[in-house]
Amino acid sequence: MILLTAAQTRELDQATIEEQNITSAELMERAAESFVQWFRGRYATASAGEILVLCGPGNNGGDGLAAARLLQQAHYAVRVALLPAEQHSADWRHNRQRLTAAVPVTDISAAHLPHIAPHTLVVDALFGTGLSRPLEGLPAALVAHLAAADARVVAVDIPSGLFADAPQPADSAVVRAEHTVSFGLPKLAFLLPQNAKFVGEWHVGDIGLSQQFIANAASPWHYTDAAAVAGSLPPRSRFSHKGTFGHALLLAGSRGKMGAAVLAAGACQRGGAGLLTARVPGCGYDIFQISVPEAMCLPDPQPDVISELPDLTPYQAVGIGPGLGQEAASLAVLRQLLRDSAAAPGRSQPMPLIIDADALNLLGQHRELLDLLPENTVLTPHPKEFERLTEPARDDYHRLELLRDFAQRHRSLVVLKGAYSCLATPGGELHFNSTGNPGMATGGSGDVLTGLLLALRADARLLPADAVRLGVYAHGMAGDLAAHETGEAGLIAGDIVRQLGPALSRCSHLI
Ligand SMILES: NC(=O)C1=CN([C@@H]2O[C@H](COP(=O)(O)OP(=O)(O)OC[C@H]3O[C@@H](n4cnc5c(N)ncnc54)[C@H](O)[C@@H]3O)[C@@H](O)[C@H]2O)[C@@H](O)CC1
Ligand SMILES: Nc1ncnc2c1ncn2[C@@H]1O[C@H](COP(=O)(O)OP(=O)(O)O)[C@@H](O)[C@H]1O
Ligand SMILES: [K+]
Repeated sequence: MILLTAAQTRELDQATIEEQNITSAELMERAAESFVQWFRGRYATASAGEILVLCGPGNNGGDGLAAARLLQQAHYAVRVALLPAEQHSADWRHNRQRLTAAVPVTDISAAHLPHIAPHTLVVDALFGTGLSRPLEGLPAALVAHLAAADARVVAVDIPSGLFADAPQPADSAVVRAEHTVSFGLPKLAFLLPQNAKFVGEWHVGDIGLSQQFIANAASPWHYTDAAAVAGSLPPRSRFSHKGTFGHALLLAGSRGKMGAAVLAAGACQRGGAGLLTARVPGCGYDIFQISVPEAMCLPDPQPDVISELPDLTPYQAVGIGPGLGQEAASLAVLRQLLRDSAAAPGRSQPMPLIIDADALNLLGQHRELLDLLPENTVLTPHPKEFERLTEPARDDYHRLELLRDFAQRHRSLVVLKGAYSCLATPGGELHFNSTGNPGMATGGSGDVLTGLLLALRADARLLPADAVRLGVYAHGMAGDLAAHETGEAGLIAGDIVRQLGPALSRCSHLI
């Protein structure tokens, strides 16, 4: 699924109106119906209390007026408060006229801010994607009044004051919603941590927007949903054998951090690798062999860290980093790996690499190594690791710019991990992941992702970016399946490993 700018969203509305030969008021009615359908599913009339709908002067306010009418018809107690304006949109005026006297309407002024009792349900229909500058004056005072009242806010389309696709000044007035009910497509702003306190939980209703416009729209932003990964894991042929799916090499672990190697190896096996060999420090040999009997093991001559790179000839992909440590000997291994991978003997393509955790930290300390990264190398930093590779970001939008720029400059596939993990491709696309949950914020979850990506990159049937997008999606889905069983607090990384099989199986059945 693609994500659009605010300007493209307006074009999409217009394209829908023309394509379907409907009026803009009819489209607004669909939006209001979709909002009210969600609202009715969430709040029973008996317990909702009197609902206050705050309406601005544009089409977002028009949505609010139409929603107020529909909520009243659905037997909710509703009142409306209008922000004063010199001009109103045509569809606003249309819906103002359709509002019957059964819904009380008041005008808002600085002297008459609406009374809001604590916990009142408030529908925020002040401003939507037409916001052209940060809120100030009366709208900003109203937002502060709303926050002070401790109301439960449901925002229509987007919390008022929040830009859909760009940062705003740090302390500008933005409504803090518990829920945001949007239309057609999610907005980029919903996916960024800095906006979570405004957006709350978000939902997207289908209002029949032009699929043709969406399919042809140009945007660097994508949202990886089930449809985006459908078909990217080909079925196994009846006559396949273990060589068909590639032989992966994992370099992971150090004294005290063998768990990272075990988790990554387990994930690589569950991810479908034909064969897996792990290079672990000498001290990890027994631990590894007992914990992952399916994998082969090449213990390093050093007891505590990995100090020598094995011959890469037998392998189709290499993963390095989980639990590696940052010793000089391991830095030398990383440097050798980058050199050998770029020009692997007898290969037309460079060796597929997955670089994570301490291997990323080593790259951050020795940035000259970034020039050695083979094309389509996968890097999986969390925000702190990414900062070590680049620079501190001013805000989440700036971080996305840095991410996009980094992936393009180094022709790499970079997964910035977290909620809505974002994959940046060498071509400049950003793919936000839809699966996963806060239960995955637990030590070892990232090691599991590395192992899974290693398996998928070793599988020559998958294109590099498709493999990573699928891996990130399936990892999040496995986390969701695990959380279903254990709850979020009780989830541990090994639970994600165990759910990778079911998650991949679901992905391969998607069409
Ligand atoms: N047919 C359509 O176009 C549809 C539009 N929809 C709704 O329409 C919304 C967009 O409507 P509009 O484009 O009218 O825009 P808005 O309703 O977001 O706001 C536009 C109005 O606010 C004023 N304004 C902008 N920034 C301001 C600020 N900082 N301080 C004070 N005033 C400010 C503008 O001058 C204009 O009068 C969407 O978010 C969605 O809720 C939905 O009904 C779906 C269909
Ligand atoms: N709130 C969240 N929602 C979705 N996924 C999350 C969330 N928190 C963490 N994750 C996922 O869990 C993994 C954590 O990786 P990482 O930070 O490297 O942890 P570790 O180093 O402990 O393994 C990432 O894939 C990340 O996307
Ligand atoms: K709004």
